Amino acid sequence: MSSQKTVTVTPPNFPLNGKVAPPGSKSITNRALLLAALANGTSRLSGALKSDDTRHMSVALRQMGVVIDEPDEVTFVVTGQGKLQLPAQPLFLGNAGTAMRFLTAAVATVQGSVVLDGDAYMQKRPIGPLLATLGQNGIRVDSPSGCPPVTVHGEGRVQATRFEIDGGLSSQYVSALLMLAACGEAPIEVALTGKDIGARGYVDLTLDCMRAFGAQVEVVDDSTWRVAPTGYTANDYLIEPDASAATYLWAAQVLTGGKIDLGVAPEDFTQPDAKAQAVIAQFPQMPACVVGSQMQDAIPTLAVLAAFNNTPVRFTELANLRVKECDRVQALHDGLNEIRPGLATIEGDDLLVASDPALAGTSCNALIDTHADHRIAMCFALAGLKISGIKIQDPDCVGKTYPGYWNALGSLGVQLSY
Ligand SMILES: O=C(O)C1=C[C@@H](OP(=O)(O)O)[C@@H](O)[C@H](O)C1
Ligand SMILES: C=C(OP(=O)(O)O)C(=O)O
Repeated sequence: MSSQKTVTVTPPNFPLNGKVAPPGSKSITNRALLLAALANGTSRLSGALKSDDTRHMSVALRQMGVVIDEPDEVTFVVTGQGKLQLPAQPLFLGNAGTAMRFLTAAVATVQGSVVLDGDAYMQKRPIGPLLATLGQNGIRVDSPSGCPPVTVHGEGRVQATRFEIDGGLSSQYVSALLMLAACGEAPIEVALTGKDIGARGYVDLTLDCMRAFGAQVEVVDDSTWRVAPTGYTANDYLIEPDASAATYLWAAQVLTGGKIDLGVAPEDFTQPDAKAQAVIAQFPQMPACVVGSQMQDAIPTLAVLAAFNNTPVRFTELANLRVKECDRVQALHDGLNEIRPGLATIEGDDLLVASDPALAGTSCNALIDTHADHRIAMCFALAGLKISGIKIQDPDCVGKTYPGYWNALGSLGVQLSY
């Protein structure tokens, strides 16, 4: 649960200039860890993220017999045996959505019953659609609430030929099944039911990573993939920096009129959140409407930035943000209104931010409830670059994906008081 600790950001009265390299991508690190673990042989993953989410994944894989060495701050050396072993204890995955969803599918390859659990926040994050698909394919699963804890009763082999999945609530279900599909006994088709998936870019990320570890995936049509039963091949793999982490730095740059060298160009990212850079670059003339579904983890950054824009911004297609680490639509609304009543309103699943450039240079007495959500903490720190008196609860929650966040701001000269 949230700690009592807080951090107060003192607005710098100078542009933020300097060099800050964002950490490795959480999404890619957790995919690569899993695929390397399923391979037979040793893979060296460099440029990786070391954070709560990747620790949960790596500890769980070690519990299943995978040898993982960490020679330095950005490298995992993973030695898999081509098969995960039955863990002696339940897997505890904190609030790491990728670890929970990807492993729930992957442990179907294990012979025996595997329990996957998370923290109190994770126990509210739905996983029912993924479980239903596994169940329909003869993989017995128990989860009384439709959220973790989950028990998967694997039989050591996956005999499915087609996984049908509604990825409307989370693209992670689709990614989880695609990664499992290469471990089948015959080719497996993965087909989307339902309207569409939110961030399709995360599925593309999964396909890229699978192919890098030897998978053969054929795109049948817009919503169907056929995955050959190749298993995975060990590989040395370079992980790109985290695009969601980069959004805070891009926003800090435009908010303060500075120049932060991230060491990577926006167009070099393959992750969906990199699209946010084009929106950030338009500040203080951000567009009147921003669609959230294709870059959902960047929405907190954009919503706080919008408060300082010249004109209001409506964020649409945010339903999926309500089932993240917390209900982010509500948390953003509440935090913005804590800064200035009326700054944000919710209409259905849309968030309207009533921009007010005059906020810059003012002071307030706002205590931001992060709900232990790293992105809520990181995005409201951006407001603290322009307004004094912004106090953020539980600053350590950034450890989920960006443990070095406060140090990064400090290295740019931002004063932080704990
Ligand atoms: O596949 C991934 O790596 C992710 C997919 C997205 O989740 P949903 O698919 O649940 O929206 C994103 O929000 C999450 O941080 C990472
Ligand atoms: C939603 C997030 O994480 P996950 O779903 O992987 O827990 C996030 O990092 O913003």
